[in-house]
Amino acid sequence: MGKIRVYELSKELGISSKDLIKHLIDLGIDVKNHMSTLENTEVEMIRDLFNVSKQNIDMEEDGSKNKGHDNYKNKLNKGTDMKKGSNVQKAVKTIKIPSSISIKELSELLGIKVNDILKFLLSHGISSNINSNVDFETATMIGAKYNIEVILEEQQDIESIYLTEEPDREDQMEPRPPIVTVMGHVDHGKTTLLDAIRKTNVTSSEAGGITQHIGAYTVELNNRKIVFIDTPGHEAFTAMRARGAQITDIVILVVAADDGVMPQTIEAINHAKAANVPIIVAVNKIDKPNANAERVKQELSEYGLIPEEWGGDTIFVPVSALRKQGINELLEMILLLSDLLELKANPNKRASGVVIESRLDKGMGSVATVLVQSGTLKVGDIVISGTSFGRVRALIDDKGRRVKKATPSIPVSVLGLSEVPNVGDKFYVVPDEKIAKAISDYRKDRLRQQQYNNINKLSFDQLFNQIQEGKIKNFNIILKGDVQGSLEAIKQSLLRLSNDEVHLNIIHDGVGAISETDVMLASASNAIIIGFNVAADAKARTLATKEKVEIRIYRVIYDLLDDIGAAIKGMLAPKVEEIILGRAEVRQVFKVPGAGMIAGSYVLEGKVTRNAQVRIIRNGTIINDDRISSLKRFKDDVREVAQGYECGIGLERFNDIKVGDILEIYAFEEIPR
Ligand SMILES: Nc1nc2c(ncn2[C@@H]2O[C@H](COP(=O)(O)OP(=O)(O)OP(=O)(O)O)[C@@H](O)[C@H]2O)c(=O)[nH]1
Repeated sequence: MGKIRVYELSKELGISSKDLIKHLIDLGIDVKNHMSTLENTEVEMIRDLFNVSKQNIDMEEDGSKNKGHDNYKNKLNKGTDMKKGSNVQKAVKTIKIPSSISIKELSELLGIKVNDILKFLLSHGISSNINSNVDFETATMIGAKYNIEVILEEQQDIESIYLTEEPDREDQMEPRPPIVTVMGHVDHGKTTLLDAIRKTNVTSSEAGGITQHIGAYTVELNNRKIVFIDTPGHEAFTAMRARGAQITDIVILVVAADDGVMPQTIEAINHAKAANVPIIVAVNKIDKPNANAERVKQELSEYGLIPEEWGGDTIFVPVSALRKQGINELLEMILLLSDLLELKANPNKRASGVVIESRLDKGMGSVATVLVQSGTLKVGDIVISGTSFGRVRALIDDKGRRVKKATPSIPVSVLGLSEVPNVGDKFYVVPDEKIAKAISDYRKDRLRQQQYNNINKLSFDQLFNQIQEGKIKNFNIILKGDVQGSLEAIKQSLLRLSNDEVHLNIIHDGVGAISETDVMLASASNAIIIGFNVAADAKARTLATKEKVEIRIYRVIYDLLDDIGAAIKGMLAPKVEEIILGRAEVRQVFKVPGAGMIAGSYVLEGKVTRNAQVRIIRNGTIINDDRISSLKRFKDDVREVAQGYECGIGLERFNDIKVGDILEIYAFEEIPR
């Protein structure tokens, strides 16, 4: 008799291939998928095992004709019925378990010997060992046998248990320094201003300290601290926000008095507004003979930044970064505004905050600059950020000095983490290293899972669905166009599309190609990017894929308005849906001159068609996405190959195909709404 495949045996036993594979792995038999072949001895062993359960159950059920797994299921169901039935004995006790539990733990909770549980399971066709996990349903059945009620404990993951911050009481809150980001058009003097601030306000106690670039620095005025993020521009600001970290309290908008409002000035205003962060305007270069501060005020008022003397509430401070004039006035205004904002935090608890810069240092290992948002970070604390964790070996401040602790808003570099954490990730202090490691493991698993599921951000379709369900009231758009004229026309028409239920917001618009900054802003604001006669540059496209931001390019205004209008009205044009056509397994790889690598494959299910899309899956992970460029049966080109046949598949770009890879063939289909 020839070898038998997993799926064949699973049919014979009446259980799913998946369940059979689980049993086989429990038994220590190495199988990869439902196509794997089994040795005769292995097949006999499994058949035996299932006969045990079959006989047992047949006896109990008076010769019922059901086979293996059905009996198992029936038996399980019978267990439930017994429990629910009227003549059931009252449960002797109740235990709480998680959704999956090891047999060892279950035996302890139930007070039943491990061996008894294993026997019980085996009699139901489940081979297991002391470390195997059983699901909730199975645990309930085991409990039922011993008259013990098993209930599900509240679902709580390790993150929510350890990283949820309890709200602070008002009396625990203390004032904290403001965190400031400087933005503005290129060459308007951001860097010069940051330098001037840094140099003018070094306190005497700090003199002598060598300033270090750690991503942020602290200055003092009237014994009060102000923290500046020292990467100027809105890119860092928005990148941070895209990761869910909003750390900036106040934006300083630098506008050169001799140049006035320029495209990046507007961009910066939009970014700050999208983040709801108040702006102080620093009118720079007032030393220049052609400086015209009034013109700057005039121009900015068109963007809603109206100076106080004109009845508005925006603070304008004239400065010369080059000559270090007006710096103290600017700092005073920052303090004034932060008093109004009542910036506070509780310093007396375990610290949490955000990573603002990170690097790998040859000597020191992972170096991460963090801003403490609440609590106090101390040397010796156990920190977790993303999947990186460790004991804080040292804290270094912006003057290069080792410090013992960092209070709210204060930037410090942290030494001692296992990996380099991501900028924008939150960090938390946890009670001990075991917990940090467990959270890190949990996150690594989740990342792998997410990679596999390829979770999407809001796509146009999802957005549409959510609008329909009434979940979304705001439709955020970033609009880029080739010329100002058409941009204005589109903007006006788009804004007219808003209705009572859905409000359309153009959070940013501008002339020029779609850039990385646009994608970041879109990601941070859950917006969709619309390009009119402009494309996205390569970097922006890569980032958009990574951040799952949708970019839509139009060449005809009507099409653009039609689509958006339809989305808002809830009548979107045909929906494009992905359909899986089939799966093939690569059995052999050969090189064909002129045609590249050809994957000799066996069609496991469905069919393979020429020109279809294909995902290359290796060990359960999608490693690439490509298109079929050639499809052959022996020497002939064919249009499609059906299940059970072998074929040669050539791919358009991917060149690293390996034996054992699974090719998932799919296509897009238009589904009318
Ligand atoms: N006259 C005058 N020149 C200034 C002043 N502030 C900056 N500059 C000059 O303007 C130029 C640009 O200044 P930066 O500080 O590099 O401008 P930036 O906004 O940081 O520019 P990017 O980093 O390129 O975006 C430099 O040549 C500065 O010396 C000022 O107050 N007065």
